This record gives sequence, structure tokens and C-alpha cells, in this order.
Amino acid sequence: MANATTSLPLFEKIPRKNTIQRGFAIIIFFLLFLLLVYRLYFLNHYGFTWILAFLCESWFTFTWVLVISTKWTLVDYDTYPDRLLQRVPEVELPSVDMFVTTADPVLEPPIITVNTVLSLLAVDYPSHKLACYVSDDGCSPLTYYALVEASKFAKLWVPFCNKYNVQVRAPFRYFSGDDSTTASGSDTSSNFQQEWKRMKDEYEQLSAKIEDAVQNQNIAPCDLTVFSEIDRKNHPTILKVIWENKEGLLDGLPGLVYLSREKRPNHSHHYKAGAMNVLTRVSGLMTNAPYMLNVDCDMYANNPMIVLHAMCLLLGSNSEKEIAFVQFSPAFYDGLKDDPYGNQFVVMLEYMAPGFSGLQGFIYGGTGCFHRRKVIYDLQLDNIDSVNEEILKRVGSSKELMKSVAHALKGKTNSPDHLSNSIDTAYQVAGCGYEHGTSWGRQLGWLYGSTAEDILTGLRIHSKGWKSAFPRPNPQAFLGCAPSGGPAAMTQQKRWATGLLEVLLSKDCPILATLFAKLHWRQCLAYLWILTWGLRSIPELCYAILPAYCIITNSHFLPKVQEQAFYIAIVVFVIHHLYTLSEYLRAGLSVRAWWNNQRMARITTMTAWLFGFLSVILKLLRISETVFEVTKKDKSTSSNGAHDVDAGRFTFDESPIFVPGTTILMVHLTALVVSLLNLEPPAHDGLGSGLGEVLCSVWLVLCFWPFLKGLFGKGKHGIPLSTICKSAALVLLFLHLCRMTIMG
Ligand SMILES: O=c1ccn([C@@H]2O[C@H](COP(=O)(O)OP(=O)(O)O[C@H]3O[C@H](CO)[C@@H](O)[C@H](O)[C@H]3O)[C@@H](O)[C@H]2O)c(=O)[nH]1
Ligand SMILES: [Mn+2]
Repeated sequence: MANATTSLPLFEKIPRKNTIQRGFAIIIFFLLFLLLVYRLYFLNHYGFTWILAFLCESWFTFTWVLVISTKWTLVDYDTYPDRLLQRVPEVELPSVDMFVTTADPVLEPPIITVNTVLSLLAVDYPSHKLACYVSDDGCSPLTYYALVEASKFAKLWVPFCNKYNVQVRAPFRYFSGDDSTTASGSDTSSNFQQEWKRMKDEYEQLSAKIEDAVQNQNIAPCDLTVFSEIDRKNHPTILKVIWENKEGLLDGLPGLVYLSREKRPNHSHHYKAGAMNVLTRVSGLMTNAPYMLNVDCDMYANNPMIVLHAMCLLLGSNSEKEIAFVQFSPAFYDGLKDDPYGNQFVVMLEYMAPGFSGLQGFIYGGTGCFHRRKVIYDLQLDNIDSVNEEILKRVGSSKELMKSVAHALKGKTNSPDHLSNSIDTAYQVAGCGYEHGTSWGRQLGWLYGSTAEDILTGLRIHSKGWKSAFPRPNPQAFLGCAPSGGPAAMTQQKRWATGLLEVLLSKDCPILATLFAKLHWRQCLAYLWILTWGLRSIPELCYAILPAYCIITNSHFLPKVQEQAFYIAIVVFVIHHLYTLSEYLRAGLSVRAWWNNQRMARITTMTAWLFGFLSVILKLLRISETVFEVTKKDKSTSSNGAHDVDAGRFTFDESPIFVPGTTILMVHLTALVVSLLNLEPPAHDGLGSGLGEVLCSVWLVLCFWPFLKGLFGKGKHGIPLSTICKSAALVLLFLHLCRMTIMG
């Protein structure tokens, strides 16, 4: 019996059947191809609108090819933690360092970070094998204070979770239900009821203390002298071991370390990538676990078995060379109903991600990911088994760090040492000058040069020939917070588009990696699909302007109703939308969610991604650097946010990011008025604009419906007057250009 279980695999890759979807995808491709042939055939007959339409449609076809290739074989992972526990005795499980990054106590309220940390401290894993490191780029005494208080609460919380096998170990979620019966599941014993009540009181006290500290800057006695008169952009390293499991107790509490790396005005700190590298070095000196988990401050562990699930994949592959990192599917708590901002990515994670799994593996998404430490130490050499002096020199001048890296590369773990013994050397490697002259950020660690450091680092790992895994356990592994307002959602999308384009233009570009390194060519296509997000804004914008231009100048860019080609265009449009709709329905989402995502895809592409594209152009012209703007996290739990009737209604602010959207909407409204009132000039060639152009215009107005409501909305639901004026000016300019071409 024992033998039977030890020989069973720890995980399985399960291919998904998708013959019908493939069929439809090919039909769509075929129709697009026909349309292009038709365009080519008449290329000399019609003028510039025709050529522009041809170019845009070529791009759409290219993108479609990338999509088909990526989604061709879908693979899911199943993991079996119970088999792992039978195979490996608890004391022999490898250790894991858990990193949490936070950067701003206002955009990222300390109570959120605290909950994430508590959920990690309480996971089902031998606690002396875990250590949690919090990097605070905001250098905030509030965050530090909140963590100190949280560690006191953790001493009650962790045993409570273990004793009653609590499922959700982030207290703000666990206690968001009203009474203990909802939280306990089956346990209704009076003991449990009492303890539950006590725990709830304790948590309420903790959050009240933190809230009070935030509101009144009133921080109860706690050693905060190091924070006095600190400037968050100019300060020395602050490193505090808040708690350590000195006795190495199996059921103690994992170590907890607070770290705010040194910052100086003239030193580039490389945003999150820089923070991750400091965390890697400091933890290397303190615990040097062979595996590292990293989460954003708002992503709490929602599945207590999560580390075991990851270990099934990391320990269970036949050759170590198999899986470099395990990326869990990100998901969001309190997500707005039907995804009005199109940023919950359910469908992408349902089809695209398993498609990547059928190739080399899904991308590294920055949060909810377990890495092998030794892979992170060596993004340069192909063969990490040969530990040579070369690598060690690249990690910088600290002898202790070299020793720890050598250990990690050889797969040895450090003998348990006290965290506090390495404090002095840790200060050295957390300094902002430490990386000078080393390979951090270039050949090892998290890579610099993109605001999507996650994609860049993951791509480099895949280019070395490694694979990655994308399991989706039930319950969901990690839950985070998706932006729930127009401005925050747009900022996030803009940063992604910027970062992705930076990767595309870097020397890590997937095309080069396929030619000169070990990236598989279809993995390259999959990466191109995501890296070209920012570029898509240009053809989409052009294509969106075409119908309005044609109506206003009374020309055409689509086939006429009497032509057969007209039906190709209609059919491809209809089938494509039915295809995406079926994906939503099969994923258990509503028609409304589908529609919201369709229109948000248009809005995001033409606004946020356009700005991402422009910021990369400015970087190329050396006019300005790209920046990592942190997204705002909401504290709301289901008690407010989600029930708010206006919750899903689009919000705006003064940001120029809303100008293109407003302009497109106004251009199309103008075009529709022109068409309704028959104000078009006489057609040049007797073939004026027709039904196709009008339908396109109506469609775009529908896509930009949130903006139409915004024109008449008030407060944050309204588009600011200044934005409307700027857009109106652009519309006038556009009309003027149209007139010139008619005259011309
Ligand atoms: O200078 C900085 C800036 C950010 N962060 C942290 O980076 C994380 C991600 O920032 P967030 O604003 O939450 O970005 P998201 O758009 O939610 O993040 C996604 O996209 C980023 C890349 O664009 C990745 O870094 C993230 O891991 C990934 O979740 C947060 O924990 C921040 O505290 C830092 O530590 N230092
Ligand atoms: Mn985030």
C-alpha cells in the first residue's frame, strides 16, 4: 500500500479537448484571409482608406494567428498534496522564503498588507521551514507598526487556524461573514464558538489600532526612532526582525522580517524589480530557502495548502530542469459583478494560460509565484550545475552572500541559523550602492529595464529552456484586488502596455531568444501575442477612425452591400463574436460579462495602451523615462463596494488618458449626425459611404457607451469639462482634415 502511493505522480498534466474551437478559429482565419485577398485585388481601384484598412486587417489577422497558435493545445495541471505528504516526511520538506512587497501606505493601506502577511504565516506547512519578508518601498512607520501588532495577533491566529482547519486565513475575509456559523462550516461546538468570538474581538482590536494609527498618526509605544524624520526617497536601510522562531518549533510561528532598502536621490532603485533583488539577497543571508514565493501586498493566500500544491510541481518533476517556476492563477476578491472594467481576466486565464501550458508554460505574472532560487541566481549560464567563480563574482562583494549563493546553486540548504545573526551583512547587501558593478538586474535576479519586470524575468527563464507550471487548485490559490475605478484601471493597463513593449524592444525580445537561445518558436508566438498589446492601439485607432472618416467624406472602406465580399465582413464579425461569447459562457460567465469585456477591450486598447505606446516612444527619444505607477488598492470588503449600485459605473478624472476615448466617441456621434441628416458631400466616384460604415459607427458608440454616459455624468462619473474641451478641439481638427481631403 505504502509503495503504491509513493509511486503515484505528485502532479499530472491533463490535455483538454478543443476540436470544435479549433475548427471555428480556423474558419475565422480563413475568412480574414479571404478579406485580405479581396482587398489586395482592388488595391489599385480605391485610395488611401482602402490601403489603411488593408494594413489594419493584416495586423488583426496576424494577431489572430498568434491567438490560434497559443490556444491550440490546452493543458491543465492537477496536483496531489496528500501524496506528497505520504512520500516526504514533514521535516524533510524544503524551506520557502515568502516575499511581500509594498510601496505606498496610502495607495496600499497597511491593513491590506497585514492580512496578506497573516494569511502567509498561517499556511499549512511546517512553520520552521517558512520565513516571511516584507519589503516596504514606502519606508512607512505605519506599515512597520502594523506588522509588529500583526505578529502579536498571529500568535493567536495561527494556532486557531490550525486547530479548526480554517479555510480562509486572511482575517478580514474570514470575519467578513456575520457570525461564526458561516465561518466554521461544520464545527458548532461551544469551544469553537468561544474561541471564534475571541479571535474576532482580537482582530477588531488589531484593525482599530492600525486604523487609529493611520488616521491620527498615533503610534502606540513601539521602537520607531529609526523612522523619525525619514524621507522615503532618501534614507538608509531599515531592517527589523519582528519575530523569529528561535527554537525551530514545528508548530511555532514562521519568522517575520521588515525591510526598507536604502534609497538615495541619485540612485535608480528599479521599482519592484529592485525590491525583489534586495529581498533575494537579504533572505539569502538569513534563511536561503531553495524556493521563493512572491506576492503583491494585496494578494493573500486563499488556499491554506498552497505551498504543498507548489511543492508537488517543484519536487514532482522527473528532472529538475523541468519546472523553473510555478505561477498560480491570479484571481480577485470582491470583483465587481460582470467585470465592468474588463480586468478580472477570467477568460484569458481559462483559455490562453492553459494554452501557454501546452507549450513551455505560462508567463510569470509577478504575484502568486514560486521560484527556484538557483534559477533566479543564474539567468545567464545554461548549465547551472557547474558552480564556478564566474557566477560568484557577479553577485557582488559580500563574501557571505557568495557563500550563500554557492550553497543555493549546489542545492544545499543552510543549517538553520538565527535570523538576527546575519543582520550586519544583510545591511550591506540592502544598500543602494551594493549592486554597482555586479550583474544584479542584468544577468541574475529580477531583471531591470521594464515596468513589467515579471514578464521580462519569466521570458529570460523560458529562454534558458526552462518550463513553468500553471496549476489552478480549488479553492483558488491567491486572491487580490482588481482596480475598481476608471483611472486606476487605466493606469494599470498603461503600465502593462509600457512594460510589455519595453520587453519586446529589449535584447530579451522573444524573436532573438528563439533564434539564439532556447525559447520554443510557438512559445515565442505566444509571447508576441502579449508583448504587442501596446502596438495594437495604432491599428485599432486607425480602424476606428475609418468609418467616421468615410461617412463624413462620403467615401467607403468596406465592401458595398451588393458585393459578395460584404458578407465575408459580416460573417467574420458575427462568428468571431459568437466564438468569444461561447468562451465566456463555457467559463460560467454571463452575456453581460462578455459584453463588458468586449467593449473594455476596445476602450483599453485605444486609450491606456495608446498611452503605454507613447510613453515607450518618449523613452526611445530619451525625452522621459517610463515609471512604475502603483495601483490603488481598495480596502472595501463585500460590506460596501460590491453592493453599491453605482459600483460598476465608469469613473473618470482629469487624466489625459480619457481624451482619446472621448474624442473617438464624439467623432462618431458627429458622423452619425451627418449621416442621419444627409449632410455628406457628393461622392467622388459615385460610391459613397454605405450601410457598412454606419453599422461600424453605431458599434463604436456602443463600445464607448460608458463615455457617452460620462458626457452627461456628474462628479467622478462625469468626464471633466477640460477633457471634453480638448476632445472637441481634436474633433474640429479632424473635421478640418476631412474637409481638406474632400477639397484636395
Ligand atoms: O517601487 C515599487 C513599486 C511597486 N512595488 C510593489 O509591486 C507590487 C505590484 O504593484 P501594483 O501597483 O499592485 O501593480 P499591479 O498592476 O497590480 O501588478 C502586476 O503587474 C506588475 C508589473 O507591471 C507586477 O510587478 C505585479 O507583481 C503584478 O501583480 C506591489 O506589491 C507594490 O507594492 C514595489 O515594491 N516598489
Ligand atoms: Mn497588484
